[in-house]
Amino acid sequence: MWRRTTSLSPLFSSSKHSLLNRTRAAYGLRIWKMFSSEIQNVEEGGTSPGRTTPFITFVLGGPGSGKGTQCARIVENFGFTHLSAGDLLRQEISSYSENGAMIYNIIKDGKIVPSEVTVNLIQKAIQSSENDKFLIDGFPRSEENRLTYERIIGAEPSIVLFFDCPQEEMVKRVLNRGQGRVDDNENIVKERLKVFAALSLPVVNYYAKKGKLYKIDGTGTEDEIFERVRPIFAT
Ligand SMILES: Nc1ncnc2c1ncn2[C@@H]1O[C@H](COP(=O)(O)OP(=O)(O)O)[C@@H](O)[C@H]1O
Ligand SMILES: Nc1ccn([C@@H]2O[C@H](COP(=O)(O)OP(=O)(O)O)[C@@H](O)[C@H]2O)c(=O)n1
Ligand SMILES: [Mg+2]
Repeated sequence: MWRRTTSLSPLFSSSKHSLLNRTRAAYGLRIWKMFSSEIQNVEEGGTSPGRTTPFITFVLGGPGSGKGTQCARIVENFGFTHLSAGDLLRQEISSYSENGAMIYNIIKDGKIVPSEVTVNLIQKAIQSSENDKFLIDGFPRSEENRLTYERIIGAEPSIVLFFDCPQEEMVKRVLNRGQGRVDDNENIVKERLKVFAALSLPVVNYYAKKGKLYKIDGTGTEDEIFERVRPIFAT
């Protein structure tokens, strides 16, 4: 049911072109048209001419599964723009925006922020980027997140990565993260793991059924994990 990096589909493994180009070719202008018309509605000024079909990768996995770490490696090696939903929400808190206090209260309890708030932040970040390759990390974290993204932005992700990691390992990593995050403590990590199992795993299953999911073993060193990720993006 899962796609694995070791068993890329023949369509993907036989071509000399990168997955990025192959997927763009497969989805072609259809997605970009949907995507750009949504952006036009919001900007009222249209999209910049000459932009190509965006390649959107959702990056899923429990807290501490290594999403952010591997996204940094993908950015370095393949030129993606990394949009972490959690970072975008934390920026709202630290900039004392209108929704900052509400977001803080939800994050500190390990719950999920109302989808429209998160999707609007993602949409703004995509619009303000010149890039056409995005890693959207920690999103969608629920079916409601996913449906709201589809309603507001409209474009399907090209592929979805899922870092699969045992709970004990995720807990250990989160408690050693050392970034001073309000939600990186034993009680809240337990709550986040529950939220992940109840609300996020259904999203993982949804993309598995659609044939878009790459399940990656999230154990081992950062280098070992990246060598599992690399073939997904490399030529
Ligand atoms: N393979 C790994 N082995 C050990 N520690 C790791 C590994 N990958 C990431 N980490 C560390 O674990 C913590 C959580 O990683 P992070 O990338 O922030 O995960 P996520 O974004 O999924 O919550 C960070 O402190 C990171 O440096
Ligand atoms: N799509 C999202 C992503 C994050 N969040 C909130 O932000 C918190 C931190 O998300 P994160 O992606 O930075 O967390 P990690 O998985 O990286 O540990 C989550 O526990 C949620 O409270 C959310 O509500 N909706
Ligand atoms: Mg993260």
